[in-house]
Formats: sequence, structure tokens, C-alpha cells
Amino acid sequence: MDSITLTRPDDWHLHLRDDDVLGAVVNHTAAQMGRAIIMPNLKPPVTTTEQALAYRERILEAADPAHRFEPLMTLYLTDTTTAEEIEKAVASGMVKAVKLYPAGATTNSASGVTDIAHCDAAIAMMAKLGMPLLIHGEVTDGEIDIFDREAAFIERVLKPLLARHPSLKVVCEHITTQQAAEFVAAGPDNLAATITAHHLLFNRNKMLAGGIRPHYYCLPILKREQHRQALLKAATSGSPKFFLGTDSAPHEKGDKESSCGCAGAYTAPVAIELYATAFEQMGALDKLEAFASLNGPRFYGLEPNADTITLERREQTLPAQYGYGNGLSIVPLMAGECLAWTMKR
Ligand SMILES: NC(=O)N[C@@H](CC(=O)O)C(=O)O
Ligand SMILES: [Zn+2]
Ligand SMILES: [Zn+2]
Repeated sequence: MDSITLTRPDDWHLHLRDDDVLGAVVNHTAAQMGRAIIMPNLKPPVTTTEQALAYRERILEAADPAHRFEPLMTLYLTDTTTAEEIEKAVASGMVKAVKLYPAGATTNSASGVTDIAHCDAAIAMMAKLGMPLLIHGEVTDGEIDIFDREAAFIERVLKPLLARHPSLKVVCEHITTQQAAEFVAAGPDNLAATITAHHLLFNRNKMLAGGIRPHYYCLPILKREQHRQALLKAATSGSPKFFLGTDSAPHEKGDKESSCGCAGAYTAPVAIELYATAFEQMGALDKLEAFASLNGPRFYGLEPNADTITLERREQTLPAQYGYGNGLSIVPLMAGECLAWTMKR
């Protein structure tokens, strides 16, 4: 197969940041994706509908209008989010989901939820109004090994949450383990998951064997091969519960190449090519369209995009970095490496 044409994909988990970084990254996504669910972990976080609508305007201003990119906004859930704020968010028509970060779990999560019991009224309203809860599913307990934090979250937090709010729409974001893939696959229709391209392509050896590679450090952290295989199986299974969410998370080069480097992998410029590479490894390119372009809108109650994109079997080499601002840069995942697929522009 030398080319594949698919319904234009969407990115159901994306970090665009703000200001200079927003300007540097937004068109990488807008050139490929019709829509994206925009993560609210700015500094300070996007906790109100008003802030989400203002952020949406900044994104639209930064995006090239020729791409007709549509940002789908989210609210950052905190211990004090009210049921009224959820009603406002739903009424806006622009806020499509609410994001749960356990406090301290990941980048810019300091204002996250300390105990999900504090959010019960807001979550009950979300269940009532059909507003999805998107979850960074890792426990933050220092006693739990970093490689076990996702599996522990399922047992300690997710199962009780779903038992208490059985009709709540939940997306387990960026799942990384066999436990999560199996739990979602076996769950009800209102439970789904996004999977990143990097967790489909790499296990933890890529990050740690033969040298420490900070651009592969993200959260949840890359796991062992058994888990990557489980994610590939889920993504290519044809199940509508799994869909594309890049978790593309730009950080300035110096913040990653540091004695205490921050978490996040930048994949937006070649997101669909990375997914095509992973699906091809499984001989499952025929399953890419459902995963990338159909399952997400179906879960969110939206129509798939009306246009298409074409991927060609043509090599491209990723740049070493993307410059922005005053001498700053963002290093993409697989910088300087070659990909077999290229999206036709
Ligand atoms: N995935 C990451 O490693 N980082 C994300 C936050 C997140 O999605 O957890 C970021 O905002 O940089
Ligand atoms: Zn996360
Ligand atoms: Zn993320």
C-alpha cells in the first residue's frame, strides 16, 4: 500500500499551552487534525467556563484560519468546582469535557483534586448532563512505585468512582498498561480510553537503555514491552472504546534536558504518521481510520469530520528542534529520525 486516505482525524488529548508556545505549536496540530480536546493545565489552570472561552479565542487567533481547526475546550477539576460551574460549561456548548488531575500527579497538576470525594456534586452533575470526565489515572502515593501507579489508580479510585456514578462518561487518558487496556475493554460503553502514539511505539528501554533520553520521559511513564503489546492490541482491535489522543506536550528544550527534567513528549508535527507507523507494525492499517477519526467523535456525540487526509509512503526526517521566541526551542519525539509515512499537504 503506497497511500491511505482517511476521514480527517481528531486529537482527543492535546496540550497547546499559551503565548509564544501556543503560537509555535498550534498549527502543527491544526494541519493534521480537524478538532482537538485542549488540556486545561495552564498556569494558572483553566477552571471556569469564562477562562475556557477566553483561551479558545487565543487558540483561534494563533491558528491559521485556512486549517479551520476547532478547539474543544475542557475545565480543570478542583476540590472546589461546583455543580453550577458544570452547568455553565455544558450550556456554553464549547466546553466538551472536564479533566481530573490527581494533585501532584503530573505537569501543572498542583491545583488538582486532593480527594475525589470533594468533587462529588460536580461529578454527579456531569453524569446527569452527559459531560465526560477525562482522567489522568495515576495515584500520587509516594509508596507506590511509579511503574505501578496506573494499575493502582484503577483499583483505588476508578472502580469506586464508576460504582458510585455508573452512568458517568469517563475517558481514561493516555493509558499505558495491560491492566488499563483490559479494564476499559471489559467495561460499559460509557468508559473509553485514549492512547498516545509514543506508548504504542516504545517501551521503557527506548528511554533508559544505552543512555537516558529525556525526550521520552512523559507521564504516565513508558512501561515494559508486555504493556505496549496490550495497547497495540487494544488500539487495533476495532473496539470503539479506544481512540487517538496524542498527549503532545511541548516543553522548552532546557526544561527537558535538565537534572530534573519535566514530563511530556512533543509529537504533534507528525502525529498521524507516528500512529500509522504503529498500526503498520501490527498489519492493521485498515483499523487506523476507526481509531483516529471515528471512535472519538462517536464517544463525544459528534459527527466525524467531513474531509479527508492522505498519508503517502514517503520518508521524512524529523528536525532536531522547532525554534520559537527568543532562542528557545522544542525538541520533538524522534528528533532527527526518519519516518516511512508523510501526510500529503
Ligand atoms: N504527559 C505528560 O508527561 N505531560 C503533560 C501532562 C499530562 O498529560 O499528564 C504536560 O502537560 O506536559
Ligand atoms: Zn496526563
Ligand atoms: Zn496530557
